[in-house]
Amino acid sequence: MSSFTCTNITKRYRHFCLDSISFSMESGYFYVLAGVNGSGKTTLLDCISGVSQGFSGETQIDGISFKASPVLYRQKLGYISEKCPFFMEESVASNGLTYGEFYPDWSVRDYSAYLDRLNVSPSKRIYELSKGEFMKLQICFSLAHHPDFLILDEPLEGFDPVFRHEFLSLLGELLDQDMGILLSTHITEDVDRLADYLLILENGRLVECAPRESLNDKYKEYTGKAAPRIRDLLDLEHTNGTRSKDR
Ligand SMILES: Nc1ncnc2c1ncn2[C@@H]1O[C@H](COP(=O)(O)OP(=O)(O)OP(=O)(O)O)[C@@H](O)[C@H]1O
Repeated sequence: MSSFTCTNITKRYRHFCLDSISFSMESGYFYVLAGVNGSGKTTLLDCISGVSQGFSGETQIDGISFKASPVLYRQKLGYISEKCPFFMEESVASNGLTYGEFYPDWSVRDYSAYLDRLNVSPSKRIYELSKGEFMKLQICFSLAHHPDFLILDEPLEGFDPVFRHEFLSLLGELLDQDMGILLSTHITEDVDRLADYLLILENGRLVECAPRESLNDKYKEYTGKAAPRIRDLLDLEHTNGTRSKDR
């Protein structure tokens, strides 16, 4: 089992502050990060994945700190986002070979198998990929280096409904293999039944971080209704400013 912790992650932009975010995750569980546009999901994921460096606070995986050992830290996680750097003019296959060298557990055989499974052509150049194919390529790349945690920023947007279904069953397999998954999304319906833990960001603050079941109970307490969807929980946070600010 692996564990991830982040403590007091703070990042300031001119008009926005990600405000001292702390939470922890364990491998084998599915964490869903939800929040309205501009609430800070990408900013948070960029910080904890080691893409963004100008932040304060601490992130660790199994005691390995990003700030002290960035290379080791990055080897333990896979990050899937719109911004991940690949050589645009190079093919999917050659990007894998180039970047794979940075990961001791990289397997070219697994990379090929995942590309095949997710139907991504190894010979296409990166700039030739659609948005959905680019996300799929990153999933293949990340899984081929066997991370302990997989972090995905809005992956569902680029996927058609058929692949979304297949993607969610792949996530189920990874959870069974004891990988920890943190996924941000607007398309909450797809992950409603799967989320073990729910994190809700509101204007740069983490207003919820709790097992999904306990939020069900809390929602029932506030509204009298049972079994909310994530969308309902988001609406509840968003419309109930007093309760959020009290935290
Ligand atoms: N490079 C930047 N410079 C200045 N402000 C930024 C920068 N990147 C993000 N922001 C601001 O930080 C805030 C949070 O943005 P972020 O992209 O993290 O939100 P989000 O929850 O991921 O939004 P969305 O759901 O629309 O993708 C926004 O107000 C945005 O304008």
